Amino acid sequence: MSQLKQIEQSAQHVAEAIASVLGVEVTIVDDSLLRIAGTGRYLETIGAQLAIDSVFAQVLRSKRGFIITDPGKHNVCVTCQIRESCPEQAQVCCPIIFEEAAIGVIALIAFTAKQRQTLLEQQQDLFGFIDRMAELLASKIAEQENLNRLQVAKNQLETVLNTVQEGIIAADQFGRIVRLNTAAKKMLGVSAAQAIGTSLTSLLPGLEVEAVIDAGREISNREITRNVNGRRLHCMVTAKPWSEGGLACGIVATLREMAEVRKFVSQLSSQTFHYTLDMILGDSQLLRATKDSAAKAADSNTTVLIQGESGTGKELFARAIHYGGERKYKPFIAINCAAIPEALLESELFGYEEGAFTGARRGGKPGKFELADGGTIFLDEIGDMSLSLQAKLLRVLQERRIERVGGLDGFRVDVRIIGATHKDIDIMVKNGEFREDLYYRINVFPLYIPALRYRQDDLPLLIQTFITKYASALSKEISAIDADAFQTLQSYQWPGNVRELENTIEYLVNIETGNTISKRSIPARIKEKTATAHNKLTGVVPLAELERTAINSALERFGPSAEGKNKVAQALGISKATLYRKLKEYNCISQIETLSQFEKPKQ
Ligand SMILES: Nc1ncnc2c1ncn2[C@@H]1O[C@H](COP(=O)(O)OP(=O)(O)OP(=O)(O)O)[C@@H](O)[C@H]1O
Repeated sequence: MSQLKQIEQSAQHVAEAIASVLGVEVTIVDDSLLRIAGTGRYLETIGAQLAIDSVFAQVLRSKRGFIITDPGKHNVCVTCQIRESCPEQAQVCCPIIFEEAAIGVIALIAFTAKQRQTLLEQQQDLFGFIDRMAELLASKIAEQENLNRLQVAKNQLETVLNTVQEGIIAADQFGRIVRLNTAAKKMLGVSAAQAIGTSLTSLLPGLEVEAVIDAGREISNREITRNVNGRRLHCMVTAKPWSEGGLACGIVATLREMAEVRKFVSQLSSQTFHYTLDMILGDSQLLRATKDSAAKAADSNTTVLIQGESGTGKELFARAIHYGGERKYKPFIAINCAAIPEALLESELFGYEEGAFTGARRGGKPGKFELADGGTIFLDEIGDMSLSLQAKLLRVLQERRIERVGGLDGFRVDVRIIGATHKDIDIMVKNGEFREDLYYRINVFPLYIPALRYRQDDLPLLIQTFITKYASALSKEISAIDADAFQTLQSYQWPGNVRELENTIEYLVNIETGNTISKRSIPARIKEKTATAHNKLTGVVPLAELERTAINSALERFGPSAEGKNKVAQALGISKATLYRKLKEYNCISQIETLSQFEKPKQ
């Protein structure tokens, strides 16, 4: 569409105004020789296409105006096909110039002697007048072009605003809503008609709109919870003042649903801390059996209780179970129940409402259960939880609902629970330190992580991996450990398990000056506590040690199946019941439970 066509109404008004003032006919054509406007006998041919040899084509080409006193005889009429029968008596035409291009022609035409006389008598004045009219049309075009550009920018902006996931609301200096995007309408359950004109605080209660507008204070990441048509909206709001020329004009608030924020955080964390069973190092039969059980736990959606000594990798297993299961794209939230003072643990777990206690944050705070919604909560050191909190946890497990501290209504959460402890929870139950009913609820799928001293076959792989890891981190050329040093590490009991081993290797890589870790670098505390040292000291190997070693190697040899265990008992010449008792006695409970958690023999 030509530029003149876009302002055809204005062009027609201009044509009619000129015609009525001067009493001559007026026509306006665009740069494709289409008649855009016309008066008198031209009225009927608006929209008609003019011949390419017409006078107007010459005006467009030359960008010059003409006055034709004798139509048909003027040299611009030479090429015109109708010059012999031309009904015009005189004509004044002028190009319409926009941004240095001729975009049309405006012409005054006389069809009568009187009109001709008017044109000829006033020709000089008319040229100036018609020129100004052409300028007027050009300025209309400029205005239209600006409007078009603004419209395009507005459409683009609206598309962007309506495409973003965040809700965006703009309010004026009185806090009245003037605009909101699609996401905001959806989150707040309102239409534009319902929202526009109402106060921002009616939709976002508790937001200090005045402080933002009057004091120019910015509010960032404020949590707001409210009911929207029976649904619980929990969102994070950021509000900024909006001013023009230093004057406060209003406020722009952005809203993000907490579920989306969490999803984003969980996606980020799953990229950062994504852990799989394959990443847990170790190939001993005991660890393989543990990984097999963990894989079954990952496939199911049940509550898992992981037991094992400190540093055995309980958290790694918890992560691997989460990321190996159907909740892997949802949050994995870990909390160490022993590391948080009892008074704070409840609000950490279940969150609190605004005003729940002195110092409670505005807008309240979600608890770990809420943050883990849809995913998994890892309750590390669950054995350290107080009895009163155990009762509350039991209720969550039974009802699958949580209640924020100071909150009136509870709400549903869908959270998988994985607990872990290094304590003997059976004994705690017997001693009344851990609720029996909670124990049964938590211990649906028990998983025992064997201590490192019972899976010595894993040592070479662990040691080698840690040497490579720390040599690279510390830019050292160390790639191996000599046989003597390895023997020393192998004889050590590793009470701190893999964590202690990893720390020790890091230390050794740090202090070693050669290319291979040697025995002399090993700390005295380890050298002195090796089993060999103990044996050398006393000259005898304790019976219990011999029994433990015999049972462990038989287990390694015959495997974890029921059949394997029969063979272990047979090979050692003891009954199955004795085998189980000894495993427990020698603190081998972890293996036996891991190996047979689904098929415990009747004793
Ligand atoms: N099998 C393994 N492979 C690789 N690294 C391991 C393994 N087991 C444990 N680790 C490492 O040992 C350290 C302790 O692991 P983790 O925190 O999972 O143990 P934990 O049993 O939960 O300990 P705690 O009872 O003290 O909380 C971590 O640095 C972990 O990476």
